[in-house]
Amino acid sequence: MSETSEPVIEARGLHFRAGASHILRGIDLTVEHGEVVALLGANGSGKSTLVKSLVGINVLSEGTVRLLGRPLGPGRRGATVDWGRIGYVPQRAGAAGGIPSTAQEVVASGLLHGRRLRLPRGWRDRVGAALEQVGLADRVHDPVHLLSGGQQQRILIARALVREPDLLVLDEPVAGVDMASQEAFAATMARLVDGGLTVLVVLHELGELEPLVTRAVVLRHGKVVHDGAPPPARHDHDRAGHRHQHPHADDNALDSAESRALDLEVRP
Ligand SMILES: Nc1ncnc2c1ncn2[C@@H]1O[C@H](COP(=O)(O)OP(=O)(O)OP(=O)(O)O)[C@@H](O)[C@H]1O
Repeated sequence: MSETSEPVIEARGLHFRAGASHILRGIDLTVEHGEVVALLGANGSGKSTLVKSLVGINVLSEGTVRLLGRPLGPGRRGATVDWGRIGYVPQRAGAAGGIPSTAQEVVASGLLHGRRLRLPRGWRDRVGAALEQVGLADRVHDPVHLLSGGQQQRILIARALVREPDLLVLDEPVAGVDMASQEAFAATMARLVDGGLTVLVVLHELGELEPLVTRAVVLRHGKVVHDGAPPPARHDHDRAGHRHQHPHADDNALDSAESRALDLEVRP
């Protein structure tokens, strides 16, 4: 848990341009300690671009980001983000990357960051514990490229968890992961959130994480169009008594998550 009372994420006026495309168009986002914020929106709305910008993979065209009270990029006195306290799970990249590393090696790489180029004492136990959390403790010495896509995704989650982070940023962490593993992942998240973890997670459906999500931020064409209560679960939306009132004029442009989030705004 962080000692600072500053927000865990404080992003102001973010713009990201790539060539002629203006992808993030003025995003403000604040995430406080202990929040679990779901980032929702249609395909191409800018969710991955936003999280990559927040963790420093994309270089912003404009705007400022502070993570755990430190500025992204060199601060005035050289203070920069403490990456050892932040875990990031990229969108379905596969964990193998063509290199025949073992599960243990890939997860251990999560303990290296910034200037830390040596594994800390007790790293094997920490890696074992992280693999246990994603249900892959028995695959510790297996080459990652021989694991299934869903198992590789769980390896990436373990690589983020092994840092015992204060902030976890996840980009569709359970896409392609079977239901039993999604439930196990949600249970692990619930335990960590109880312990004070803050989470920003890109999702298409709240799914098993729904009970944990405290707030939803919906993007559309690179702007925030909703920041507040999470959308109701699908079973609620589909209930016979539910009045389905949101405008349908351009429904084709909305995915189900965005549509349900917007539904909140017209609910009495
Ligand atoms: N570096 C880049 N160069 C050019 N275009 C980019 C770049 N990064 C992202 N884009 C474009 O920006 C738009 C937003 O992409 P992004 O991956 O952020 O969407 P998303 O909301 O995460 O979508 P999905 O739900 O499909 O994962 C897309 O049209 C994408 O092609």
